Amino acid sequence: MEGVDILPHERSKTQFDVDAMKIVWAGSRHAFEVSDRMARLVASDPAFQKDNRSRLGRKELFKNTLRKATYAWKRILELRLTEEEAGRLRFFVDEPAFTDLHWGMFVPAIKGQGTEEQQQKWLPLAYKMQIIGCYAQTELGHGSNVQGLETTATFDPDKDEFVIHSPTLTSSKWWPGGLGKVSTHAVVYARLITNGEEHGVHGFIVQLRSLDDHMPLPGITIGDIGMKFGNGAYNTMDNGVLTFDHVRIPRNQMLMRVLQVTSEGKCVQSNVPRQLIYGTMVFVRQTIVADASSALSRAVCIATRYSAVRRQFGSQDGVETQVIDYKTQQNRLFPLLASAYAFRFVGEWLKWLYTDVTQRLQANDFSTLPEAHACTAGLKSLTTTATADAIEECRKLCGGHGYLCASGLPELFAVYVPACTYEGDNVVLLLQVARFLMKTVSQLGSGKKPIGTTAYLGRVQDLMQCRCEVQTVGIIYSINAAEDWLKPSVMLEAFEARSARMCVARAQNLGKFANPEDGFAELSADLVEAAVAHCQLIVVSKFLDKLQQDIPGNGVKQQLQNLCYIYALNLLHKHLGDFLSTGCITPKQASLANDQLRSLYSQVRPNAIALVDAFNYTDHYLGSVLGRYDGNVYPKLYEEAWKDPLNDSVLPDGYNEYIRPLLKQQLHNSRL
Ligand SMILES: CCCCCCCC/C=C\CCCCCCC/C=C/C(=O)SCCNC(=O)CCNC(=O)[C@H](O)C(C)(C)COP(=O)(O)OP(=O)(O)OC[C@H]1O[C@@H](n2cnc3c(N)ncnc32)[C@H](O)[C@@H]1OP(=O)(O)O
Ligand SMILES: Cc1cc2nc3c(=O)[nH]c(=O)nc-3n(C[C@H](O)[C@H](O)[C@H](O)COP(=O)(O)OP(=O)(O)OC[C@H]3O[C@@H](n4cnc5c(N)ncnc54)[C@H](O)[C@@H]3O)c2cc1C
Repeated sequence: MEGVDILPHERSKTQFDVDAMKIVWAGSRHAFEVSDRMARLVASDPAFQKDNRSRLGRKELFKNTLRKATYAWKRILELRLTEEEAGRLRFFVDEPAFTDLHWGMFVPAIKGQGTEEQQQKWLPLAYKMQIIGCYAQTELGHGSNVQGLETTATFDPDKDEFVIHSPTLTSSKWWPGGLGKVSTHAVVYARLITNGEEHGVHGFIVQLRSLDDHMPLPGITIGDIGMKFGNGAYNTMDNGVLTFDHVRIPRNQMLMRVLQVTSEGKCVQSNVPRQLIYGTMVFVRQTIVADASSALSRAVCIATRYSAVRRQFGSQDGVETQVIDYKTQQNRLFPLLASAYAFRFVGEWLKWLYTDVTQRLQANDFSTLPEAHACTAGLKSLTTTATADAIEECRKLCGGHGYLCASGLPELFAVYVPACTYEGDNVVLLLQVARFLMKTVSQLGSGKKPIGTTAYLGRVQDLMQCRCEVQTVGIIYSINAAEDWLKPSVMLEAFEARSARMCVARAQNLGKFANPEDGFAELSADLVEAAVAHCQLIVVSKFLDKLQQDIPGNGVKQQLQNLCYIYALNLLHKHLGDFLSTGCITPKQASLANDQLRSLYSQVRPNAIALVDAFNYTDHYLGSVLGRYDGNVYPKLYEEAWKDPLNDSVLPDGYNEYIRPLLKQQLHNSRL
């Protein structure tokens, strides 16, 4: 069968309604229609062409991004796109740009931390892009430790101004995207000092460049921090360095929703918790979780289509085997496909949680903020780590051709992998989750009932009293055959018991230390494992919740069920040590789980291509010869190779200089 015939043949085997699945994936019919329209708009406009990025030098690459970002803005205005449409357009343009930080961090920082008056002044300018902003928090010396930032904002009551200053080299702002060459303004995070007293880190709106000629204002030094990992990739972004030499700004440019500074330099705390200063990060972490499913599904789409097209080794009748039919390939690929769906649904739920906490904050209800922080931090960490690893696994699943830029995977990996670091290093974020869990466990004895995602810890109090004895758990009696693993309550109980027991065991170990902080530091590696277990439980439980909803479309729910159990059973297999050592399941039950997993792979196999088609990605967005919708891989790969600049001439530059003399010399030597 020719390459172009394989995928249509695969599609003919589909056992569910792909169009209905597209709507489930998008979130709603409306979201699907918006997304589909924007994807086509971008794909059909030559201005958004992106297939030459890996061949461009830094300056060309950056200028190209400026052109695309400003053109996208022009189209947004011309077509009067809604915020939702504009967001999707930016998504399909698929090129990191200063606009991400302007809309994704600068605007949200002002909205979340500015007073009404400040919002009225700055937001209209930002919305029209009459000013362009970035988020300048991280410094050369400190990123994770926000309280350790060194930039100072000292109040001068005589002039009613703050003096922003970089006292050391390590206080230079370092990393902010959009800062290096574009931003006119920044929300700068600095230590507030009034009347000689320190009041912690706060955000300040600082103008950096002239609105007339774009030159840095007096006292300000700015530049780009240099090339980053991967050729095209994140090098479209001008991550920058910034120092201040006693730069003065008016008092009303400190973002004062959390704390007000009066003209006398007195600090007045509002009723809003201090942690709201970190609110922009919570917002962005939530968007990063939703984005993880996009990056992961893109890599999985490429690897799945290519695995169906690619044949390796013969069978008896002479037709070689499609590599997707190898159980080892399925065991590596299908859990990633399942993760893409799992992250989609947990991303939807997190968006709901974020909206809920935002509404509560507006009504002065701060009770769910710690949980929102723990969920956004933990899920950001879990999903980005898994996605970065998965993109690399997809490259390997595509064999040698996966290493070619034409596969789209090297660039995707290079653009994606910093997500494990920005918006909080993934380990640092898991430690935040661990703190939250340990606090929750320590309060169990006082009768405080945990709620939301930690409610299960309340249900295991008995378990703690019984020292986690295996007999107390229902699953031990419920799983006697492989199919028993397909009961939602059983699966949930297994993940809850594993996480609860890990948390309780860590809490008990912490209790052995005289100083809890010493204990936390000593046991931090174990604590991170408990945090991972808790976050995996959230993902599994939100996927199971999704299955409880009314899901229209022939066979759609069945496919989602298969994927949900693949996601959960694969985790169970990978973390078997946790499940066995906490006594949640027996070795026999673990073996039954594996049998069930293999059976699910067989059920997914005929639907695999349709399950990735349901992502509805255009070839433009995928940017991969291996992942083409039509499966016409080999002719196009061959064609693509000839586009390389090295093939512009038959003889390479340098032939006369290096190759010819070398060959002549060998000829001369052999004659000797
Ligand atoms: C029209 C066109 C449309 C286009 C649309 C475009 C839209 C684009 C959308 C999005 C694109 C976004 C693109 C993103 C690109 C990435 C850019 C990257 C940016 C960055 O990286 S910004 C810098 C991020 N930095 C960090 O994340 C630093 C990590 N460190 C921290 O967060 C913290 O310091 C900490 C969590 C490690 C805490 O450290 P510490 O222990 O010192 O904590 P304290 O400050 O003492 O506080 C302790 C106390 O507070 C609680 N806490 C901590 N953080 C939070 C929080 N965020 N929220 C609520 N509560 C928090 C913590 O749990 C403690 O509580 P308890 O005292 O224990 O109760
Ligand atoms: C592409 C990119 C874009 C960025 N954009 C922005 C931006 O727009 N604005 C902005 O302000 N910042 C930005 N950043 C900075 C980013 O937020 C920080 O790099 C990030 O928060 C990590 O901090 P760090 O670099 O200080 O890492 P470090 O904290 O120095 O981490 C180094 C290592 O130490 C470990 N570690 C640190 N603390 C602990 C601890 N307490 N316990 C155990 N291990 C620990 C970490 O796990 C890591 O392995 C960006 C970064 C990147 C890569």
